[in-house]
Amino acid sequence: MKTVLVVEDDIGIQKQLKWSLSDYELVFADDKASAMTQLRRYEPAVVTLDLGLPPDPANASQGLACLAEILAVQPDCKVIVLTGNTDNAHALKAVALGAYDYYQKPIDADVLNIIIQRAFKLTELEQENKALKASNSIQLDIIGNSDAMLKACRTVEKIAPTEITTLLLGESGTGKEVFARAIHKQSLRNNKPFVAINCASIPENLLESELFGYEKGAFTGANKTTLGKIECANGGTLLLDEIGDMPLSLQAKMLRFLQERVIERIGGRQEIEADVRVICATHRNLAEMVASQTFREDLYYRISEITLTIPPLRERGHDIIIIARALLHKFNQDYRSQVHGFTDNAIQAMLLHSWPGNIRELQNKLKSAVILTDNKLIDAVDLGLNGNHHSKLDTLRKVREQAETQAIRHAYAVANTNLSKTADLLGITRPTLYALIDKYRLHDLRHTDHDH
Ligand SMILES: Nc1ncnc2c1ncn2[C@@H]1O[C@H](COP(=O)(O)OP(=O)(O)OP(=O)(O)O)[C@@H](O)[C@H]1O
Repeated sequence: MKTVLVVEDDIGIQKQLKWSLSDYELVFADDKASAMTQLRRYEPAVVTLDLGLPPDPANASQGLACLAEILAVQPDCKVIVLTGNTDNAHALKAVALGAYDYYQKPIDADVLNIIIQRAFKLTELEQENKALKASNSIQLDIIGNSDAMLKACRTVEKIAPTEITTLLLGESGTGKEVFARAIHKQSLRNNKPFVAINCASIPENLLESELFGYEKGAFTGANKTTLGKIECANGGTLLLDEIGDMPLSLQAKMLRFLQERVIERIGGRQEIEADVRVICATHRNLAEMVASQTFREDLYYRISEITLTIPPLRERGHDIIIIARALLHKFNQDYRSQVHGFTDNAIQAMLLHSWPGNIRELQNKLKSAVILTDNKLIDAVDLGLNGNHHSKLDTLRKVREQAETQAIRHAYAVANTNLSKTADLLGITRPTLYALIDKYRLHDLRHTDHDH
């Protein structure tokens, strides 16, 4: 059932609304403070607000202040202002401040229901629009259309709207952070913060305070109370990058947070609720770490409600070239260069390279190539790659020549340098063999011909 927050101090009207709006779950507040508490608790898409609230019921000042505060906390909220029938000016002021609509008492259940229905419909459309925008940008952020990547993107679309704790696995530089951001962008939390912390790059003793925050005076140098990343991500998403590098001592504290969704700042005694969606990422093999007892098994199961493995670049086939072209376009803009593209040799070399550093390695190689090259096309050598990959592009004629030469030499050796026997072994006549020897310039074979 959809929830409507009714901000109304008159018990009689509260009852009347309850009766009129029976299709909705109504939650009530009778002044500004309780309205804000209910708003945070229920996050209703639609609010009806009586402008004449205590302590100043005869005037609209409290109501208008309440409206402004509601919209500051929840800008998408549709606030329908209820006014007395002589209160036109205040109603218009409320609409100017951002109220969705206004309605004059006495209450007509049918009319009010239609207004509320329209407000919910608009919210739905806005949310769909947002999701659409998010899905467009995921396509822009995650370049590639190999089967492996399309499958990974489909998984993102499925898990994003849920609250499931996701573990992203993949080699360094495969785009784990890009995927985490895509999940956040496609989720309902997309207008709330996305906060990332790299557990490997922060010294062990600092990681705890970075994550959980600290109270003033908790330790020497703690001059003021500071929020940790978990609190900063409240309402949104937290990416714990390189979770495999989190020290065991901190893993226990992390587990408690994931189970109970409350934290305590260092030096604090108060439990603080944190509504955070957690995504973890690592290039390590956590299952092996669990076996060797360097990663807590209970934490492993808690963070891997769903696991998404991001394929290494070398398994993405032609995506390598699509990403390279997109990056080239970007670097051309960044460095005001005018490199048009890649030589065949470069494309071949990129397809054959194993990319141990994945997309980050591709970025680095391309960046330096764009900056250093004097040519219009980037070659394999500009990328620091071995350009001897012509064999893959050999013509059929060349392949045939190599195969025939090899077969002739092999038969010649087996025939103990006797050319008649060589021809027999190959199933051809002697004149044909001579013709081939001339064609492939195998003159050393003629010189040792013993049957002449
Ligand atoms: N599919 C993609 N298309 C284009 N750029 C990408 C793609 N995936 C990743 N990138 C870019 O590659 C770089 C590395 O990505 P990211 O930092 O997400 O990798 P990671 O797996 O988190 O790496 P690490 O494990 O080292 O932290 C980033 O600059 C990112 O923008």
